[in-house]
Amino acid sequence: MSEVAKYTSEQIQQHSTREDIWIVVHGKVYDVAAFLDEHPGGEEVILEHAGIDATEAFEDIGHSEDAHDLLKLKQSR
Ligand code: HEM
Repeated sequence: MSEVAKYTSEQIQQHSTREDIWIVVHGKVYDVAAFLDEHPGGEEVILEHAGIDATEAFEDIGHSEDAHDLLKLKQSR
């Protein structure tokens, strides 16, 4: 069973405010509330993907290997 199957998309969508924000990247759910301020690409793009699957956006902007490593280090839910 993939990680994301632990949650329904409805449950993930509940977490879509700046104080309580989850995003899905590559089948994993990340709680990114604390990361909003730290994201080098700004908070706006993260907020736009609040509570949804951001995999395509994450890959489309061409994040560096460092960014991919950072994502892997992040604890998923
Ligand atoms: C938890 C997920 C994410 C992590 C860990 C992350 C990490 C990073 C890092 C480390 C950078 C600095 C540049 C680089 O190393 O590539 C960056 C830049 C950026 N990110 Fe993210 N990011 C995440 C999610 C997203 C999402 C969902 C978007 C939506 C489009 C996004 C859009 C951008 C943009 C536009 C930049 C600026 C690129 C530039 O200045 O060239 N990121 N991100």
